Amino acid sequence: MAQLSYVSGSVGLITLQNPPVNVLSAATRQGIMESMKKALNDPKVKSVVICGQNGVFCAGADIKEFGPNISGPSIVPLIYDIEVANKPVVAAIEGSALGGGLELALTCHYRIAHSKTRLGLPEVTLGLLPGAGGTQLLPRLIGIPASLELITTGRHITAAEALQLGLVDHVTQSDTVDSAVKFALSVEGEPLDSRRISKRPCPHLPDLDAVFEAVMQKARALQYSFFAQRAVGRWSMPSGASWNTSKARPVHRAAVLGLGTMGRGITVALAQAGVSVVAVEIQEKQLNEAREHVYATLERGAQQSGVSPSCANITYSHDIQAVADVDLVIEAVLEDLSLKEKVFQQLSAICKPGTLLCSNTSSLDLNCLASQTKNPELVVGMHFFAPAHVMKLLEVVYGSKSSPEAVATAMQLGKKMGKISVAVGNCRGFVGNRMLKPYIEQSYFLLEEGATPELVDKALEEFGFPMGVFRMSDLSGLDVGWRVRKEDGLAEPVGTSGQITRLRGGRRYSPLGDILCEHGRFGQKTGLGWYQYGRPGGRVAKSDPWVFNLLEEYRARLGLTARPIDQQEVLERCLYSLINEGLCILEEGFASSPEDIDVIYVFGYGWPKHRGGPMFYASMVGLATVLERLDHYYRSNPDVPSLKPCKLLRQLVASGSPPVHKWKEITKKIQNRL
Ligand SMILES: CCCCCCC/C=C/C(=O)SCCNC(=O)CCNC(=O)[C@H](O)C(C)(C)COP(=O)(O)OP(=O)(O)OC[C@H]1O[C@@H](n2cnc3c(N)ncnc32)[C@H](O)[C@@H]1OP(=O)(O)O
Repeated sequence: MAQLSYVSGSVGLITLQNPPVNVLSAATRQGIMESMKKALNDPKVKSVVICGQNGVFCAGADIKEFGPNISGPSIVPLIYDIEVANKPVVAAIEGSALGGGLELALTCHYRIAHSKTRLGLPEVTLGLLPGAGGTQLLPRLIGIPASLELITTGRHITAAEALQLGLVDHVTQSDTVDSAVKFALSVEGEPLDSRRISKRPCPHLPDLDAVFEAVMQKARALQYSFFAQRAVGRWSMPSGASWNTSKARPVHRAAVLGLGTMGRGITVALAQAGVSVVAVEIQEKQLNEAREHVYATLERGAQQSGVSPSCANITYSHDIQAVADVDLVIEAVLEDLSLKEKVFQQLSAICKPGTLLCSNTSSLDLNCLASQTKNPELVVGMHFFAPAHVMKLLEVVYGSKSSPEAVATAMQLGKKMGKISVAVGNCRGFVGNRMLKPYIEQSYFLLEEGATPELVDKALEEFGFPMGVFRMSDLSGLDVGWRVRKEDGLAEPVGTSGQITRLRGGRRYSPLGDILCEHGRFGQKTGLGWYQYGRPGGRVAKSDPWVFNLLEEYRARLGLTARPIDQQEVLERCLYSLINEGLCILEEGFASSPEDIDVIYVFGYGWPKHRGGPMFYASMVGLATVLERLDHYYRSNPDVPSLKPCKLLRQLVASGSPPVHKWKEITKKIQNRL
């Protein structure tokens, strides 16, 4: 389980041999202990290298051994013996160094890592603490704030980040063991005291309380998020109807209409939930492609979870009449109002009485669709997020005539599909996309004023979003928003006159996104967007000098002078305008609670979970601060209405900024007055 060999004359090489990931089983611990003893007692050995077999250092303690009767040597004295060794011990880390594996590396005097290694202390994800020295050694090596973050999140980090933090001494792209052996030879005979991490003083931080408070805030945000996920199930509508007064109908058979990307994902999610599906697509070619795609996705999913695929539940048809006897239809045709209206007329005529008619629209007015049917009370929105079989969020949208029973049925079906469903009102963009609008708008204004896509994205990614706004737009396709802006009469071609106007209907408007689209830059799908991707469909974003030139020319034409913009301003303008829109939504009653908004943002829009969601974050920052900053930005940008603090924000601040769970009382008062 651990083998000692001799290399380069004086190096004792201890190789952990417990495939596949060299966990520290009793036999492995015994093996390390005996090999260390042998190496330290052998006068020919002047240094030791510890590595793992098959390109993996060590995935930590053997989780299967956890229990009341752990046998074999304890890990703590074992790692102590390594640290006090009087010959340099070098860890040659590749693959993974996790949990006890990283703790083993921390007791070595030097750490050499391959560039592709992942390191971390994931014990928290198993309900444990890094009990083999991690909590003591890591802060002494990389400081308290970074250690707290790694220990409390269990996050795996790359070798590059480990090097930056000082967790490893050197990163190599070549053979790790060779590099470690060479390194060991170079430090033979050198004093080791300074290399023993446990002997170092624990760093003193003047603001230790603030550091711990920040960690506690994260914990509070995660706990809030836990309860918020459950709270959204207790939905209510402005009419007073709610989850506990409305009964869902059973849905045994559902239809999906339109088998593009969304329709396919919804079909997969329904089949996986055990619902029998009629999948309808009028174009024969698209139908065949969809059938293969759905089959492959279900097969892959079944393999991963070790269950049999649910393909037998699905029948395919190119005839809309096939939906005649289903309990519920989810329409997922192109996002075009007149097309969807026609589809709803047809559905209303074809479906058996009582069939629920749902639309997967992300932006169109649900009431317009409902008005095309005989029974508008049976129409609701089921707004899935791509890929629909993966993304957890579902917005269930009620229109002015949707019945509580219809909402209850869609919510229940969402739950059955494993979604976190949130009931929201029918406003433009519903909750999620409506709040995205001012966020994206601000990011464009920041570019006009001197920022770059890189600067804006960096600020947002460091805040915790998996992708900044520009990388996200490139991924989802810039043409989608362009089409909507054209329909709204906002996007006007710049034309040969070169005339650019920044006002539309009295509000500031940035045509930058439209200009990119006019150049055929739709994002990843065309290989060019705010970044360049090498080829259509490419995924790796690289800075594009074309965009920098465009921004410079654009500013020059409009007489705008670029000024330095810092990350704080990016965050305040993008996030506070989004928060303000969320508060407007609450004020207008399109979301019934701040938890609804937070869950939508965490599960549908990549808002970092440890920051709770936009509403929770606002209360953490301080509502008075958010108000003051919005007031400040609105004063200098009076033509940007999304920066004007909404009534609810002012009211909340005037009421002493109560915690999120108390906002409802104030929201209700404002709604009653409206
Ligand atoms: C006895 C007293 C000791 C006290 C020590 C106290 C402090 C230490 C605590 C710990 O170390 S807790 C463990 C911390 N480590 C982890 O949580 C790592 C878990 N593993 C992974 O994240 C991944 O497996 C990996 C290492 C990143 C590799 O991923 P990959 O996708 O390549 O392979 P997998 O399919 O996930 O794993 C292969 C195989 O190995 C089994 N396995 C992985 N890790 C462990 C483990 N720590 N203990 C036991 N078994 C492990 C995994 O189940 C797979 O097995 P099979 O399913 O194929 O049988």
